[in-house]
Amino acid sequence: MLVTGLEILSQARKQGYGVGAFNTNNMEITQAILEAAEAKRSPVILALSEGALKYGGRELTTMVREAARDASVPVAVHLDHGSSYETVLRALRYGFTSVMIDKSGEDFETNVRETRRVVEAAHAVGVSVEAELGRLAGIEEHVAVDEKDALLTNPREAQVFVEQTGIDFLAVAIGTSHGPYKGKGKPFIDHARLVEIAGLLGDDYPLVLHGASGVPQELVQRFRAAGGEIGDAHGIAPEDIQKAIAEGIAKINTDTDLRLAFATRVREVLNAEPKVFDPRKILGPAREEMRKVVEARMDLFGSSGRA
Ligand SMILES: O=C(CO)COP(=O)(O)O
Ligand SMILES: O=C[C@H](O)COP(=O)(O)O
Ligand SMILES: [Zn+2]
Ligand SMILES: [Zn+2]
Repeated sequence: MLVTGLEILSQARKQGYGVGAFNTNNMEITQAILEAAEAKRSPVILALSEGALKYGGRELTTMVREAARDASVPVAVHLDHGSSYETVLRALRYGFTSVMIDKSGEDFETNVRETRRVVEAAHAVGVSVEAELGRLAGIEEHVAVDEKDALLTNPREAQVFVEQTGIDFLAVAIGTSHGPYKGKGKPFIDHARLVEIAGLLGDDYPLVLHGASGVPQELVQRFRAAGGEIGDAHGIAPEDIQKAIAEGIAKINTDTDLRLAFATRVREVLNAEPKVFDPRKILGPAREEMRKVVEARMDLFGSSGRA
């Protein structure tokens, strides 16, 4: 069933578990996510970036929304990193139930002003809003304190930002970053900062963690073994994810892990079966591989069995 982002996340925050927001770009990814959610009886968020809207167009958004509506578990259809008011309006017209406006690259006042405008439009039609404060930069342990302060979310600013904009959930920068390279070795996650932000915003306020993929080493190795090229890839440790959930994170964004599972399995199938050219025999196994990744994430986040 199609629900708002806030319906899913306020319950998650209150009950102390996390819900995955998984990026989708096509039918197989969408099915992998929803099949996992049904199998695990978990609420889930289907995230579409501007890149996804450009790639898949109206056909993609229609398919995703219909699939979400037909699901037997709560599903929100969410705009990921919307960069403008215009994109948000497009998402509202497409029937999204949650939107993100990301003006974190602008100065604080501009971020507040632009985010506020989106909140007015989205709330008028009952759609939840996420915005971001701080820079999503991979942080290593040895980075100096003032350098960290310049990049990561300032707790006091976070409080003012939420009050002035009226957003429903806030994406925080605490050391994670997008993609498969999240800092050498173990990425530094600023748990103390997260605790402070959550303390100021209150026990019920849902926070969002971007760049949260685990980048499973087993998949990285299989990708390489199948001829893929990837550097020193690292993700966020499962312990850090669970700790962050206990500290106030309710929405956990994952894209890289799905891309890695997809590309690995496609490579393996094509390598093992040079005679195959039926798209279903190539993409079907990739869908299975992604489903397993999503199911493992749902268990890790504690959302399994909550729907
Ligand atoms: O934050 C994300 C999407 O908004 C995805 O993060 P990953 O690159 O870690 O999967
Ligand atoms: O945060 C970014 C997501 O991984 C989506 O990436 P994309 O903009 O390439 O679709
Ligand atoms: Zn390494
Ligand atoms: Zn993101």
